[in-house]
Amino acid sequence: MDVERRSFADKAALAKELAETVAARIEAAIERDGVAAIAVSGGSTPAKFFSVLGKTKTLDWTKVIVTLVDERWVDELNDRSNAKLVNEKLLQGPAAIARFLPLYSGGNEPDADGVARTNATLADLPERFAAVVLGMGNDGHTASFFPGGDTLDQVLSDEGPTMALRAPGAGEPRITLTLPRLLRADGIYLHVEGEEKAATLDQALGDGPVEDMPVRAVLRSGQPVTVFWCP
Ligand SMILES: O=C(O)[C@H](O)[C@@H](O)[C@H](O)[C@H](O)COP(=O)(O)O
Repeated sequence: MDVERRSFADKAALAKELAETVAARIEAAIERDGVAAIAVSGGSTPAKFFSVLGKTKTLDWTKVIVTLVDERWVDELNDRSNAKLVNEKLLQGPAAIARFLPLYSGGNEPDADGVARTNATLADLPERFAAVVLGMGNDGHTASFFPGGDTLDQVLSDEGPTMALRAPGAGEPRITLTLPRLLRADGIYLHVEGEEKAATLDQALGDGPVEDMPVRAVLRSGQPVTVFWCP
């Protein structure tokens, strides 16, 4: 395992440092490739980080592509939509001109056609992400790699770039970048806040099957992962 844990005094300090770290990755990728793509998580944790990153004036946002690591299969007006969160918090101010590639591609279910449509949208992504920012649930899921997910084995091994997954703990059906696609990244960051998640992370870093805590698939990938944590 190649996991570095960084702790911050509070959410503001964490958001600032994570935004600076991701911005540096974006800048380096633009310099190397002329374009930079990032994949970010939804949920409740990243709002502050999004606001800080989106205000970064020094980046050429016209060369930045933003997508999600996973999405609930709902349209972007729905309060559960991760695209809605990204639109409202990240793609504002300087970052408003970045290109956003959504994972939800219409309809009620992420059926084969829906996933094919999403995969076609993502064909514009560069080969590597400049940065992938993951979250983690207290059940040990990350992205939409949920314990008990009906396609868990495939999402952890398939090239994707996306696959649908349904799981008891997931609420609505999900679409997620697959693990192989997520791991093609210059920087992989796991953003977790609070004591409960610190304890979940301790457990995930210990022994036990990946299926019980699928975040282990990322932690054990051999790729460097940096954890950003605050109380
Ligand atoms: O769509 C989502 O729910 C996610 O992308 C998911 O993987 C999230 O990162 C974790 O569930 C943590 O969520 P919280 O930040 O809400 O605790």
